[in-house]
This record gives sequence, C-alpha cells and structure tokens, in this order.
Amino acid sequence: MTPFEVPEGDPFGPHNLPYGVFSPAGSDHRTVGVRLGDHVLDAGAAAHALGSPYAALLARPTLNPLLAAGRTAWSDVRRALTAWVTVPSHQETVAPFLHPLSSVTLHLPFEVADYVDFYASEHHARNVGQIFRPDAADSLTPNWKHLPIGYHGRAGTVVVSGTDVVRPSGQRRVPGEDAPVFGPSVRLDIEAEVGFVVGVPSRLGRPVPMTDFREHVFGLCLLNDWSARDIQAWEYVPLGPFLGKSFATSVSAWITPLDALEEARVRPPERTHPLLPYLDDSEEEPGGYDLRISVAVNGHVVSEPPFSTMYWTAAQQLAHLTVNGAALRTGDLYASGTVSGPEPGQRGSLLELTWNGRDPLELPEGKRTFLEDGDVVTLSAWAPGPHGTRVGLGEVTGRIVAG
Ligand SMILES: O=C(O)/C=C/C(=O)CC(=O)CC(=O)O
Ligand SMILES: [Ca+2]
Ligand SMILES: [Mg+2]
Repeated sequence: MTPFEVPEGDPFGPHNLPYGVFSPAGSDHRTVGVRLGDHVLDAGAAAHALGSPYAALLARPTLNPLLAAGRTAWSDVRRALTAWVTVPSHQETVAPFLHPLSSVTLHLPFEVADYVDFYASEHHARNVGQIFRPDAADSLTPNWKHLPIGYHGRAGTVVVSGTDVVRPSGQRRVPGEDAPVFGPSVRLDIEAEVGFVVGVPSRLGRPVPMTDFREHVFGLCLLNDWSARDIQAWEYVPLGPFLGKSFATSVSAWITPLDALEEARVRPPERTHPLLPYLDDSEEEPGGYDLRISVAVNGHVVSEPPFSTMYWTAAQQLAHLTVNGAALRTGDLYASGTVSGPEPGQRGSLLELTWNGRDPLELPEGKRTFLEDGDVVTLSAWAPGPHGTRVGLGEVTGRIVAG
C-alpha cells in the first residue's frame, strides 16, 4: 500500500488535509506540511517539483504567508493539494516529499499575533458562576446573553501540543484567611477549547461584520487554556483573568481549514434574548460547528464536550471583538471559551468535572481533583465530513512538570 492509499475511515484522508509546520528527521529546517493519513507532505517541496505558483506560500517556516493570502488563495491551494495527493501522475511527483508522521518534529504552526479567550458555553458559564459566585442571584452575569464575553490573553505563551507545562506559582488565598500566600498552584486545571486562526487582517477603525467571517478566518485548532484556579479566583476581581491563565496555552499542531468542515456546520442553540443587529445571526448561515471533543487524563477519557452546544458562534465573536474598530492581524488567535455540554460527562474543565474539588474523579492511578505533576492531558476531536467520513482535528497534549 502506498501512503496515498489512506484506509477508509481514516480521519486524515484527502477530504481533510490540515496544515502544520514540521522539520524532517535529522533536520531543523522548518516548512509547511500537510497531513495525509500517517504521513506529512512537504507542501513547498511538492509545489516546487510541480512548478506550482504556490511554492512561495508553502516553502515557509510558518503558515503566516498562507494565512495572509486570503480566501481565494486558500481554496486554490487546497484544490491543488487535493489533486497532488489523489491524481496518479501528481502522486508520482510528490511521493518523495512524504515523510512518516512519526519521523518528523511538529512546531507551533503560525506566529501568534493577538490572543483572545471567550466564554461562550452557557453550561460552562453557569457552572463556573455557581462555583465562583454562589451568592449571586443568577449564575449568568446580566451581560452574558447580550455579548460574547472575552479578555485579551498572552499570545507569547501559546505553545504547540507536546510542550511541557510548568506548574505556575503565584498568590492564592487560603479559605478563611485574609492575607494571601505565595507558592505553586494547587488547583491547576484545563479548559477544553477550540481556537480560531485569523488570516486576513482588517483596517483599524473598521468593524468586521459576521458576514465577513469566512474572508478573515482560515481555520481552527484544538486549544487547552491551562488555568490555575487558585491564582485566578484571588486575582480576577475586577479586571478578569491575568496570571492564572497567561503561563501557557497549548494548541494542536494541525490547523484544519474551514473548507474541510462544511458538513460540520450546524445551527447554534436557540437564542433566548434578542440580539443587537451586529450580533443577530437569526438570518445567517448556520454559524455553529459540530465538533466532538474528548478529554483524556493520563490516557483515560474523562469527558466528551460537544462544541455544537456553544451559545456564541465564532462569527459573532469576530464581529464583537472588532466592533469597536480594533484591527485584526494575520496570526490572531481567538479561543471559543471552555466547551461544556449539558451533561456532567460533557464538562470541559476539572473545576466543573470535580465541582471545585468536591467530587474527585476516580482514575486507575487514584483520585484526581486538580492536576498533579506528571499528569498528561490530551484533547482530541473529530467532525462529520463528506459522505459519512470523519474529519480529524488531531490532538493537543501537555504534561505537567514541577515549577
Ligand atoms: O466566570 C469566571 O469568573 C471565570 C471564568 C473562566 O475561568 C472561564 C474562562 O476563562 C473563559 C472560558 O474559557 O470559557
Ligand atoms: Ca478559557
Ligand atoms: Mg491559558
């Protein structure tokens, strides 16, 4: 069997073709790779060999030039790649540029410009509201159904899947005490999220309407927004998350283009409150995505959050984050917010899964409330593809190491 004969049912068949950046075995040269089954195609080298005009976009150490090239180029490159891996005469030419996935090193696929994290799951927001603000009349804040809440995070600490996460130290308050103590976080958590990658910039002072979402956003990835709950709970009033989340954010090595996810588009949940015109998506194309996420701790699946339950869509989030005229840059990354479904087994954080440590998870190696040194967390996901196929979103994994 040649690498082009991807087994039926493989979520990385030619219907997917996600993009990453890799170095071949024994080399530190970085270049754009496209995943096909268990192989990575050196897309720039393949383009050169075929005399393709896209070589200039693909023989690069990051995806940023491709991201900046815009939607027409994105579709043209995808069409070309599909032909290279499926048409026999092209297959022959590009075969020397396929590398076994197990032999390459995967890198952070793009230079992250600005990073924003949203809070778009109603189930997550209600759970966290009940845990952090038990005395509030409503678990949702009064603004929640009127705008996608978010904050600007730290772009420079976004790391690729497989990077170790050093347990952060900081201030926390021991219940019942007035003054804080300093030390390693004892409530280190995960947040299972989806990251959206901006390709085409926008002009300062010009909001980007929801209808232009596909002109600007190239694709999506899996994202783990590591969160130190004890640091967060003490520091977040009144300006929001700061050091409790800025120490590391992990993304998957593969960026799935939105063009591979057409069959996964779904209507978001029923809107319970009328929306201001710039966020009103009642007349728009379905803005949700049916992504089935799985969260594993040390190889044991502890949760299966369904992305289709997210209240706010990525198009609404883009419209909101630019509505004040803030400009987009190539490489901007915005995270969906923790994905939690309505069922207990669908929660996207340990904070919720263990109800702030009250109900530990039973793992074969013992009870878990929050993460211990040496724990490995892996998020993986797939989406429905054409003709009953699955589109694999790969995985984002990280191991906790002592600070
Ligand atoms: O409600 C709060 O005070 C805190 C919320 C979070 O920690 C969630 C967050 O970072 C946004 C998200 O991922 O949904
Ligand atoms: Ca988050
Ligand atoms: Mg984070």
